[in-house]
Amino acid sequence: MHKIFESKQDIGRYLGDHLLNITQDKGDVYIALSGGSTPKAIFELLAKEYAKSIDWSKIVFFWGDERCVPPTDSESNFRMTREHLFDHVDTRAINIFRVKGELEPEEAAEDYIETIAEQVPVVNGLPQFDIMLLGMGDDGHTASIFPHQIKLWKSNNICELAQHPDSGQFRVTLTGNVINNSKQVFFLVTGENKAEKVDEIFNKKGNYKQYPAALVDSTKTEWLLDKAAASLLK
Ligand SMILES: O=C(O)[C@H](O)[C@@H](O)[C@H](O)[C@H](O)COP(=O)(O)O
Repeated sequence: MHKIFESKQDIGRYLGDHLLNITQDKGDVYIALSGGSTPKAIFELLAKEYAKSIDWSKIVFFWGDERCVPPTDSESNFRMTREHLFDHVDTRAINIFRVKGELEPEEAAEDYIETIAEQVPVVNGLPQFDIMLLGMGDDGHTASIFPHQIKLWKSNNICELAQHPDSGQFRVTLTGNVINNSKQVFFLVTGENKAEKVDEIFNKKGNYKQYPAALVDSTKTEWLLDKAAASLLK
């Protein structure tokens, strides 16, 4: 299922309303955030328009993937989230579980696996996030599972250590079993450069089988698109 929005801000409002409802309905809400640049404007909207209405202390924050860099690095998804969201809303610091990118990559992955296993409720034998936010690269990757390492999707581990295909940068990423065990997945995809992959995945054409983003369980996924990303859909 997909929805098409005028702007990232409208995507932010849609997500904000969902977070407002779910935090009113249940106890702690376990969320895995996406990284990259798309979430910035969405997190800013949440900070600006939902800081007071959402009980942020009820949300337990994780990331679907993280670059193996210190939390102060400009590449850090944690830093991006802190700057655009956490610094502006009343989260509970003890409810923020970042990948320790300052560790050696293997250690960071092991530490994050242990943290998720300790903190996230288990359903169907796997950690279950209430909400999974995902982005999609213009190569069809999601989280940090890239086409050249698509085999990582099927790993039995909670996380795997991946590498960016161009820079070789190490990243810790959730794997397909955990992503597809989420209660609700939202793909946040905007921009003209994503339109071709969106069209291929939605219409099961071209090389869609090579795209990790195409492996996300569509029965629990809503694609939140802007008009540019949806421009090739009929
Ligand atoms: O760590 C990351 O980079 C992300 O988690 C990654 O999966 C991202 O969502 C896509 O690459 C889209 O990135 P943009 O939003 O920058 O296009």
